[in-house]
Amino acid sequence: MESELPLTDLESQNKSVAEDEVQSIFKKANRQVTLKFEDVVYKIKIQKKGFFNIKSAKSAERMILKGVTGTVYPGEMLAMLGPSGSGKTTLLTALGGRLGGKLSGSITYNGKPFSNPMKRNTGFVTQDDVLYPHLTVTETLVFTALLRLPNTLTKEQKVMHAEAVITQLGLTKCKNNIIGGSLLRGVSGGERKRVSVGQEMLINPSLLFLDEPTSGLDSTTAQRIVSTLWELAKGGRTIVMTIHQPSSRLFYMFHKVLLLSDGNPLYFGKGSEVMDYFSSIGYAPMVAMNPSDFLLDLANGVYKDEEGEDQASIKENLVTAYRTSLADKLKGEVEAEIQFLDSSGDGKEFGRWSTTWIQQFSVLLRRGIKERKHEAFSALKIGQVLVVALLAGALWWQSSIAHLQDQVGLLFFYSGFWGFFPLFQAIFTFPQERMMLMKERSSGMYRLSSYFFSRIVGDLPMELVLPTVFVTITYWMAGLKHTPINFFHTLFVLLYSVLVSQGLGLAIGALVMDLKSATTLGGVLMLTFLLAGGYYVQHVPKFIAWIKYVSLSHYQFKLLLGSQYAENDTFPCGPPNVSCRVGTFPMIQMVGLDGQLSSVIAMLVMLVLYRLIAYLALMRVGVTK
Ligand SMILES: Nc1ncnc2c1ncn2[C@@H]1O[C@H](COP(=O)(O)OP(=O)(O)OP(=O)(O)O)[C@@H](O)[C@H]1O
Repeated sequence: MESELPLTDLESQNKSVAEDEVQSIFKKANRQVTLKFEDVVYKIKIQKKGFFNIKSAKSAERMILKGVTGTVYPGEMLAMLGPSGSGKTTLLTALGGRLGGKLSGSITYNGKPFSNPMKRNTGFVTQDDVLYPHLTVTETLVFTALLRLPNTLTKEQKVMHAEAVITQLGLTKCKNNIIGGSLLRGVSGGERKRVSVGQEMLINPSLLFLDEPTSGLDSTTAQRIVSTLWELAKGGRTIVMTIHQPSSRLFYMFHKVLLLSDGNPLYFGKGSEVMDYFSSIGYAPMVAMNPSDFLLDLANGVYKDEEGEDQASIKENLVTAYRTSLADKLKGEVEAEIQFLDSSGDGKEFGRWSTTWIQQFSVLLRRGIKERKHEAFSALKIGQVLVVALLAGALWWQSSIAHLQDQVGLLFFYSGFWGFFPLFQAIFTFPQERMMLMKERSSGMYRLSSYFFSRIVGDLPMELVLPTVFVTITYWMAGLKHTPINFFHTLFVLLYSVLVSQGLGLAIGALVMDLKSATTLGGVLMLTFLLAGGYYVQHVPKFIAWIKYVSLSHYQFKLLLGSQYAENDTFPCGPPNVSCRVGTFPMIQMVGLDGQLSSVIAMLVMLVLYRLIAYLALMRVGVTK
């Protein structure tokens, strides 16, 4: 599918400049980083579940990594091999500075612990490609460039970098195609993977981590990706990746190999020497075979020659051999001083962020609007509101104050519909973006606050346009007070309450982060608020009467009544020519027309509080695994 480029002047950029950019980005790393790790141990607590799936206080510990040691120098590419569940991703995440929890041992980058400047100099490509499906390849990379590249570059230069990455990764053919997703046809799996790699290459990282960059790809595409990575390593970068059964062609491209089995290292060293090592400890391959197949067999405890030897004892032998023949040598290497320390980039030149708050906000806002325009202007959503508006307008057609109960019912319907609708729209916001937020926040791409405000502002137009259309239709059809003042009063009350309800949805979504649970919780809460709103039950027992004070619907309903009626308005009641004061009508009396200002204040508190809760809940996302 074709789509427009985000910046129309892209095409007009000078080609020779683009070629220069390719040179400058890929030939040399900004600075070189030696990665050392020693005795890395990672444990997790497994909580046992009791009745009804409730976590019990008892917990057991499981060791995922059992003392892994190694050194990777600039210019080297390390491949981590091992059976599924052997701890490769966990180690990669730990080395990439993204693993929280019980991690012991030491991991250093040029002799120093992981730091924010190092984070910004590190690329991390996760196994699953986390990309926006409706953006094109170019849009994806340009927005990433605008967010991640420092302000020492102009906007045009940032765009040039994105273009250069597209050329280098061979994505030119599909640069205007959308990424696509599970239900949306877009670029191919290999192209998608290259876009993910490209996002990390944009920052010209000194360290690049990749989790199974070739999984699910044909061998030619896999070869192309690894060759590109090899080129990057040649430019002085340190590259670490996990990989499942590489072909022998790929295997010999890796400078170093780490073999893991149940969290134990079985080999760390040059790829070219691995077969000699295992032969030297009595495990030579019987027939000529792909080295990675042989290594995976060993890591699974499978070695055909040793009849009678069970898998557990083969693994044990290999672990013991590693400890006696390799461990000390590797530790010696880790502990040796780094001869050449490129200290030019110790981070002083890097601020905490590469771009200003306002830049982040504006790029995120533009990106969000592009990604979600199909959703915001979905015909279904607009159709839904229009149908309900016309139906309500017809049902309450030209109702008069003589039928006060009907009019009050319409106002309560306003508060119900516009309590639920924005809440359920907003609930989806953060759970849907969770993976993206984790990925981008982990690489220090932007502040949480700039993201948060861009999301809130980006959703506003549609949030406000729909209720405005709704009120405009129903208000005049239903014959509510025919004065512009009353109309605008009703409209503003409704828009105000939409913002509060949206905030509640955002808070629930961010707190629960699971769509099913969040929608259930949202439904229960809103229903409680509606029941306590003062329309359905008038004689509420004292012990539960307090509930209306936390109910959005209660304040919403009170303000809507206030937008239509004053205490001394009258309506025909009982025999002809007898009028009663509106304030004495039971439903209005119950809620009361007084306390309009305090309702506005109560809703203001909710407006701020719900968003604050959402923000605080989001702070948990995206720092560790
Ligand atoms: N947070 C966690 N909670 C529970 N188990 C975990 C956690 N993290 C890792 N594990 C377990 O640790 C083991 C190693 O996981 P890891 O993802 O590192 O393996 P892997 O070698 O990358 O596997 P694969 O090749 O299948 O991706 C697995 O058994 C996994 O279930």
